[in-house]
Amino acid sequence: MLLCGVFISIFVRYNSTMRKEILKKVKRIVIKIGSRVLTCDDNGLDSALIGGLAGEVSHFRKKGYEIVIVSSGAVAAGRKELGLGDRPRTIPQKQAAAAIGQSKLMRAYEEAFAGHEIKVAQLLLTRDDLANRLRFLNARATIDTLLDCGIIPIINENDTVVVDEIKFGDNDNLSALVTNLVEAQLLVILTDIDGFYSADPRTDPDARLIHLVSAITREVERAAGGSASTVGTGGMATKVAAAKKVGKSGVSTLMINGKTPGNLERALTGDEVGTLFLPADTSLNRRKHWIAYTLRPVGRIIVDNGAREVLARHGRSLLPSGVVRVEGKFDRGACVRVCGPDGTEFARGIADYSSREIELIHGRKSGEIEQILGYRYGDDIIHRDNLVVL
Ligand SMILES: Nc1ncnc2c1ncn2[C@@H]1O[C@H](COP(=O)(O)OP(=O)(O)O)[C@@H](O)[C@H]1O
Ligand SMILES: N[C@@H](CCC(=O)OP(=O)(O)O)C(=O)O
Repeated sequence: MLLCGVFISIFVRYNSTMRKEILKKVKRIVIKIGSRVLTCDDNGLDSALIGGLAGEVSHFRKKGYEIVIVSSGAVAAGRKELGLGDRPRTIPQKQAAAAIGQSKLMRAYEEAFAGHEIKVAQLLLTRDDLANRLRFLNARATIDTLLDCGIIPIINENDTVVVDEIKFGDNDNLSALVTNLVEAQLLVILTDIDGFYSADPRTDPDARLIHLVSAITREVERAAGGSASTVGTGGMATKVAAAKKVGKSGVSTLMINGKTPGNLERALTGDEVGTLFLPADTSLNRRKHWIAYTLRPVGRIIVDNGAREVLARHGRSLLPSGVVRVEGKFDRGACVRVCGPDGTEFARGIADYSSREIELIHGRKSGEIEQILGYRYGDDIIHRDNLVVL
């Protein structure tokens, strides 16, 4: 028992030292705030809580940190106004609620930050905006300019126009993609629970709070369940997925309870609150991260075992000779899934040839491409610079 206590206290100290080391290298932070954090029991926005958070964010902003907020809460803030009872059910109802709630949400932030003489700006994004490289770079330039002017960008999904195909899905995912977009060094996820538990504490009384997740393994993913909330969409599973995505570009994630006053400030000074997810050992550059997680794959290329081996283990380009077949219709430049002979996706990349062209050249030598097509773009179906092993 005593030994266990000693071990815990050494671990807490180690964890806290590590947090401080990570925080030392942080200048730009993305803070994601969930719907359940921002709303009170009667489901309106909790302006006292937003006021408190604005105070904590302003404190760090004035210390020189650059802060980007990804905020949920539009649907929750607007649904009462629609008079539809506890929850908008159809997609148009949700979109109508978001249209009402988004302006309420921004007004609440504007008022809260005005008290600290800080201005805010609204950005509403769809997945298509970030999947298009030019719009991605434009969004980044806008955010950089706002940050240079000391303004806090507040980002949400453009709920009123999105349909499933162009949806980020949830704001946990959006916050991970924004972290990559703005090249932040830390993602902080504020939710309504103290961090990541060994199981959902709402259903499992034995669930333990885990302060440090050094690798996002299958067990970690299995422990993360969905949301019980009527206003949120993600649950813990999407938060863990977000931590995994940013971890692939070397960024840590802190998940803390956003309902507890002062928690954000404590977490950003290195106290052991919530859960710290460490990044993966291998880190993708930003462009590869964008290919792997922001682009929407539109087709599949099935490769043989030899090609799978050289792509996955040796980082080579995909040549026509290793391709067994192509599925789906896509143009040159499309993002595609690369799958092994059993159909399991193991990589993603940008194809240098269209599906129609790949149908003609698969299984052949690169030297034969010109003879078969009458032209050639290069030797590879996917060049290694455009290929990411997942
Ligand atoms: N392993 C877990 N640890 C912590 N919370 C979990 C876990 N599995 C599921 N959950 C649930 O996830 C919820 C948080 O997600 P969600 O309701 O989407 O919040 P938010 O609005 O902040 O995005 C928690 O309230 C909890 O019930
Ligand atoms: N864009 C939606 C939020 C969707 C969402 O992911 O919510 P949450 O799980 O609370 O982060 C809104 O503003 O209501």
